[in-house]
Amino acid sequence: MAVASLQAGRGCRPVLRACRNTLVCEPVRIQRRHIGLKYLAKVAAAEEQWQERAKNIEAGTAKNTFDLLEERGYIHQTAGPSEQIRELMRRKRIGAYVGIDPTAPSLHVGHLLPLMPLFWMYMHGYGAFTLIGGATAKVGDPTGRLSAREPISRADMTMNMTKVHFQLKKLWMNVEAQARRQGYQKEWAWTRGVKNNNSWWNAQPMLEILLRVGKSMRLGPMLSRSTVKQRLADDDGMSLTEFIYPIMQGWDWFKLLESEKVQMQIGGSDQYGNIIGGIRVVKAARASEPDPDRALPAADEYDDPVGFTVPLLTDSKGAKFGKSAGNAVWLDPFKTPLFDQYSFFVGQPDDQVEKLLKMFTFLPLEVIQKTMEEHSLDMSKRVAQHLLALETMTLIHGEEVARKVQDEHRLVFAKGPRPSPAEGEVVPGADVTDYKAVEGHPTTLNNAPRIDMILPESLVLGKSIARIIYAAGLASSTSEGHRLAKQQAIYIAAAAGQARVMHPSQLSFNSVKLWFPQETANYLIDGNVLILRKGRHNIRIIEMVSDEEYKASGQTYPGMPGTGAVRKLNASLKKLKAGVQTPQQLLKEAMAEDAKRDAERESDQFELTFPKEKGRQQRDIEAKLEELTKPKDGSAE
Ligand SMILES: Nc1ncnc2c1ncn2[C@@H]1O[C@H](COP(=O)(O)OP(=O)(O)OP(=O)(O)O)[C@@H](O)[C@H]1O
Ligand SMILES: N[C@@H](Cc1ccc(O)cc1)C(=O)O
Repeated sequence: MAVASLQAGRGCRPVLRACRNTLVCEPVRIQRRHIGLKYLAKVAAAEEQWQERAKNIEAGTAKNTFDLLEERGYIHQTAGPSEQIRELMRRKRIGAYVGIDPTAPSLHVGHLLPLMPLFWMYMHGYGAFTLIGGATAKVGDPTGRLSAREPISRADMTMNMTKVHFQLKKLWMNVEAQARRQGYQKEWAWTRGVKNNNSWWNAQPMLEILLRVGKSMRLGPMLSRSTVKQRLADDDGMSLTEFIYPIMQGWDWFKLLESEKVQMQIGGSDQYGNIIGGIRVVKAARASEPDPDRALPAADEYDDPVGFTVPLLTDSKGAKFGKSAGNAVWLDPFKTPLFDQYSFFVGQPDDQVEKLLKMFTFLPLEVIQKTMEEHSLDMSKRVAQHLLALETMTLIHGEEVARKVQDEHRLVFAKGPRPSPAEGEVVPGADVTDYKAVEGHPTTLNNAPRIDMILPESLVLGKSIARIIYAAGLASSTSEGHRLAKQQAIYIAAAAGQARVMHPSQLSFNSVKLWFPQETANYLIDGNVLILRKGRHNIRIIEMVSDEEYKASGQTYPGMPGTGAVRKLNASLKKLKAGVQTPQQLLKEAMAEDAKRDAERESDQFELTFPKEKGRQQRDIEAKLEELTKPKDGSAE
């Protein structure tokens, strides 16, 4: 067969069908491009390998990934008979997805629960996708809610999406590291991705969905959902948009099935109804494809969409950890300090820790069992909890940060449990949020500087773009900012009206030019958010606040008038003389300040270079201290 001439145009992707063992064109919506023989050979080899694996599972010499997920406690309820899902996972290299609505600026620990089985599936060769619900978040999932969600401004939504996008990227990067650590060899066919449903919803004619799925969606089952019944009984009722939210979620699934063969959806147990509803939507959409070239008929039950829910992670009172309940443990260290995140895991009760080790870590079950044996010898040492905390923090923030927090924790608790701090007391270790790149190491997503910041209106609207670039930490000086702008090496997200798709990978970015200060205002999203980018991942989300608000925040930015080194030095010396701070504290502060400035001097692609010599402020302070502490008679100590 002249496979080399096959084109992967709209509606054709060559795939070896598992059950029939023939090369067929599966309809997908991808760019027209030539498919080389090499690519086809790789597809065929991957499929052959999968079938080999399927045989081994059948013969009992390899493990079915469904069993692994069950053993680790991820399967709460299945949508579809569990035997069918098990068999499907044996036969086909299906794709799976977890969707998260960016209704907050960070993921939280509860989100890790449905993500963990997805990560495991990736490590076993399945397609794994995390979906940011940029469009669905605008409607708001009504599941389990007594009232509609508060609308989110466009600026907040953009910020949330950008932050969640980078958190997911970071998680995926750490999953790769964990897979390597656990001895999994990455293969060509492993597929993963971060998607945003904005990309189809912003271009989706309503009529198409109404015609394709609206007709088959029966009102009876939709009205019988407990959330709907409850809300309809209430005075406020329920809006049409909220009512059709499950259809939106189902349509997402269909889009992912079309493009990525995503046959499985995973969610928390509150998502069961949406997953069941989604199966109906996918089937209806598939059955109503008007273009015969793209039709995806279900050949047998192994082509049907399936799903499962994970148990809910609850607090000691049984409430779901999440945004709405207000008890979330955020993954963003600026919302929940790293120390507190670590403490959250260390604080888990003894009777839960084994279960949590299985669910939140990639440690083999034998290692968990051994740890539990050691733990039971002296529970007060909390061996299992510390392992849980270290492993989870490694997944979230990378090994280096995780070890650093563990050390801080040990240090603080070395003398017994920490007493509750008095009001205003600064507790060592409790503010371990400001993790930065370490000397000699490149900056990665795990230690990249904080991406969101505030800057005052007088700067954003009144000063040159070069100064804004410097203030945002994307250049080491205004003149470097000027040079970068001249070279068009800095990008700015397009503002309302210009950007149709608000998604980090699809935000419409223009290169910054040396424009007049008043032109910057054209790029403000919702009148107060500016997004700048240098290189591919080095992003700053800048919220413009009034000058008063900025002053009240106590923050400063590079290049801020009146924050020069001499002024700071004098202020420090004043504190020293007044006995408010010790020389050691001042020196530590100065070193931190220098390190911070160094970390801001990033090059294009997360490549930071660290000067070996001491920073200017540190040198100045040291010189002054030496002068002040020098014995007056000149004798040596
Ligand atoms: N505590 C939790 N335990 C298990 N899964 C969770 C938990 N919190 C969220 N999830 C799951 O994560 C996915 C995304 O959840 P979502 O974005 O709705 O977060 P949320 O914090 O539950 O939001 P909200 O409280 O506003 O409903 C869903 O599948 C949801 O069920
Ligand atoms: N409805 C889900 C999020 C989600 C959004 C879109 C999807 O396609 C899937 C899931 C929740 O609120 O938790």
